[in-house]
Amino acid sequence: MKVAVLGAAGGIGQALALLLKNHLPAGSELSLYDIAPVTPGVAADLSHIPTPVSIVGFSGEDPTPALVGADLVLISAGVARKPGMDRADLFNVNAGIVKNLIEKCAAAAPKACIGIITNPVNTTVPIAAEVLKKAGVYDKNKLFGITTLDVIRAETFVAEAKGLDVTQVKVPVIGGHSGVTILPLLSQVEGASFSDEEIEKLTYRIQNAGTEVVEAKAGGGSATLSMGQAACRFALSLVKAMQGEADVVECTYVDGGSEHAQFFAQPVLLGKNGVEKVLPYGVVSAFEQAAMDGMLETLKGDIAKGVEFVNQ
Ligand SMILES: NC(=O)c1ccc[n+]([C@@H]2O[C@H](COP(=O)([O-])OP(=O)(O)OC[C@H]3O[C@@H](n4cnc5c(N)ncnc54)[C@H](O)[C@@H]3O)[C@@H](O)[C@H]2O)c1
Ligand SMILES: O=C(O)C[C@H](O)C(=O)O
Repeated sequence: MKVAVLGAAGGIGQALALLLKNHLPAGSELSLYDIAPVTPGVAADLSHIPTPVSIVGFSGEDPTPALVGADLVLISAGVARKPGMDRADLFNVNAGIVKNLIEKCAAAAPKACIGIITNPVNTTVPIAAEVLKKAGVYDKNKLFGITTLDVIRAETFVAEAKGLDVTQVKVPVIGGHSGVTILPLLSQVEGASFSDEEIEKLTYRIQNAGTEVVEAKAGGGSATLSMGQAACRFALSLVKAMQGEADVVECTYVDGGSEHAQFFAQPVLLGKNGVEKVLPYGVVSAFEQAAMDGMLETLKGDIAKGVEFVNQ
């Protein structure tokens, strides 16, 4: 299994590369790419860790050498938020970066699964889909927006609030990855019940947790370490499923035939070829239904912006 990380010299990229070097199955190859010239050095540094995962790093304008033969490509290349910005403010820079990188993926690794971290995820994933369609290699089962950070935040905050064992808490998070489009299904948490006030507060905190980190970092970027962990969790789940393990489910933002929007995050059964089956997200509470109804215009607008960007 060859995993390529594009944006590998960044805050997320380095954390993710470290985790993957330590946790990918034996025999995996890790391929790092970033425009930053330090990237071969990041790979050299990680190569001294004694795990059975080989690692190589590339820099420069062309990611192709990193992509050839990749089974899974994870993309965190791009700029991050500063205080006062929304994720949508990153569109002007990151849309072009994702478009260019996906064009290279389409040529060098047309059959790879692709996981997109770069914000605004609600829009960069549709951009990737349109680029892959233009190149004639789009497989909707192989393109994922990585929303796992919302899931791990929800698990952490619920466990804290309810005094639960955080390793046992499961919270599906559906919709998209920004503000009101992030919808944690707290009504489905097993072994916990919440007052209306708790639901409102927890939902708000999960939706705004990215901003919490952006403000705490005070101009030094957004979540990198928790995102590295989240992307590693998602990547390891996908790798396990691609290698034949059954019953691997993660919430992720996919082109999965949702009745709500072309791209929608919900639980997905992963398999050898990416999405095996998009699973129903089950029964939602009245609060969650209202939140869902309230997010759709924003989410659909975010998706349309990405489609338009590629086809303008
Ligand atoms: N999906 C999520 O939940 C989530 C969570 C956190 C951050 N993010 C997003 O991830 C992205 C990266 O965040 P970060 O904190 O790692 O930023 P960072 O600035 O630390 O790293 C970004 C890296 O991308 C590289 N880069 C820029 N243009 C490139 C290109 N054309 N090709 C290759 N590499 C390129 C830079 O050199 C840099 O090393 C941001 O857009 C951020 O908003 C998403
Ligand atoms: O908030 C951000 O800008 C980064 C990321 O999307 C996050 O949720 O932490």
